Amino acid sequence: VQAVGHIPGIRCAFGTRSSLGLLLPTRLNFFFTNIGTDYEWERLRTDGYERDTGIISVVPWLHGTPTILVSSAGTIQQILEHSNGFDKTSPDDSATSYLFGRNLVVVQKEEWKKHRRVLSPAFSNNLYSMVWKESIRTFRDMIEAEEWEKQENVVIPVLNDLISKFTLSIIASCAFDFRPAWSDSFDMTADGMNLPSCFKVMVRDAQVFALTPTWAYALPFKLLRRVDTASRTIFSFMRSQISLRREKIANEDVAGETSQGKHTIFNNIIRASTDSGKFAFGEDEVIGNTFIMLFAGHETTARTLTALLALLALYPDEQDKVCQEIERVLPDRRDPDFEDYDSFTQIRNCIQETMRLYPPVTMLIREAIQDTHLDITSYGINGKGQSVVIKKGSHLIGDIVGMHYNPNYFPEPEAFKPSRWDDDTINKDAFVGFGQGPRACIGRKFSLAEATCFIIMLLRDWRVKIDLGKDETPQQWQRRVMTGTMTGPGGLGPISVKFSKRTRGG
Ligand code: HEM
Repeated sequence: VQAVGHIPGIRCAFGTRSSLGLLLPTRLNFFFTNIGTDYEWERLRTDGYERDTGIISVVPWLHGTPTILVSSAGTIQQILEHSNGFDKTSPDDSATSYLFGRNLVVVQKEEWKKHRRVLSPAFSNNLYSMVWKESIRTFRDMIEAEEWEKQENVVIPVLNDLISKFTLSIIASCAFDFRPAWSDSFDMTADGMNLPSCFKVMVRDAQVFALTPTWAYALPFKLLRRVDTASRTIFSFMRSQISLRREKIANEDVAGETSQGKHTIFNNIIRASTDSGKFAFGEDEVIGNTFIMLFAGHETTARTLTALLALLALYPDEQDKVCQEIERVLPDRRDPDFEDYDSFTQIRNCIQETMRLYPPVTMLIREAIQDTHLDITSYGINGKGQSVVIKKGSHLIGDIVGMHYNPNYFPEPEAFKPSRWDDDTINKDAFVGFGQGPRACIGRKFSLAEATCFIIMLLRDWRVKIDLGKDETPQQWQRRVMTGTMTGPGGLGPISVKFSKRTRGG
């Protein structure tokens, strides 16, 4: 309790990231074992949030690390900006670095600077323009392969799968120059599982994947075996792509061609492995970063697009506004250019509002790397601002769900209201869907360009609808199908939709 500055909160047997605790049910009779992976959502749906303080502690008495959960904008900002006091938790405890290798998302301090320096030159307007073009090309390929043009109505039984395949294609082509035809379905992978289904396992069990420490993979649990098999298949796919790219770069160099100057994500990763000096990547880092770009670069965008289409189907007035914007910016119904991106403010508001309601990443996890003062000013314990000392080694979790549903920041937090983002008085810092501070998302613009372009291409020609259950209201459907929690298929769906061909103004 002292380690978390005596901040009041929950006392249970296991800590928030204790895998022993997560393997047990959250409650055994009246015995509170651990808070569980869906704590934020459950709390929100049952008691409402701890809005008076915006901060609580979770202190385990049997196993785990004392942790504080923060859902106050001012306090989260301090944690995310204060890189001398708080950093990511040790990469040695991370399943991504155990299964695949050290990568930009998990590394700390100087090591992080090296990874960021290698990768960030690739995130430029050249890349976003390529994302835009590839989104149009892949969309057309999809329409043709799925034979949508011949139909007036298209039923998609599991929208989540269609969108994940789309976003995986985009990251594969834009980051890795790997362009399978839509009809190929990435079937070329080993071990009887194709790439999208392996990623599906990793996504469905993302919380396990993120929270399980390395040693636990030796335990005889089916769930961990499944994650292990999926990760091995992805691993062999990446290995083959890496050796192909190495050959290509070597041949281009021999032929005196110019890929050296070409900052693409994959080129930068591979080139760092042939460099010497302090910015060189080891093999472990090549694999780790290849994986994290494939994984973080597609699933988060897929979740956002899936939720957005479901919300636009549930709120037809909002869908109308998006269609009107598309007609206004593209009166001749031409394909959009990347230069048009800034004109689609309605679509961007819709994306932001979707990410507020269904944030693909729900926790921003940090560790106190030394005893550090934390000012709890925004609400303050007992209504007063106050400073507490967080002891070295304690964990801090920026609780994105708690922030995004806090009515002090977002009035009527459960409502889908894209227009709130036009209001200049809103506290925009309370939106942390892409993180904040030096470790904020490097792929933000990548995913916004991709999602915007996909929505324009789709809603220019199609209207999206969902089938409600018998006597079900749209809000009841939303609560039933879009729980947001990590259990089930990632808290969204499976979502079944119907696309109907649009006439102009329809
Ligand atoms: C809607 C889509 C996306 C969401 C919601 C999202 C969310 C986030 C969040 C919340 C963080 C900060 C994590 C933290 O502070 O602990 C982050 C970091 C990161 N994201 Fe994204 N992301 C998205 C798309 C992408 C894409 C498309 C890529 C790559 C192409 C990507 C790559 C990364 C990387 C590498 C980091 C670590 C950055 C660093 O630590 O320097 N993300 N993302």
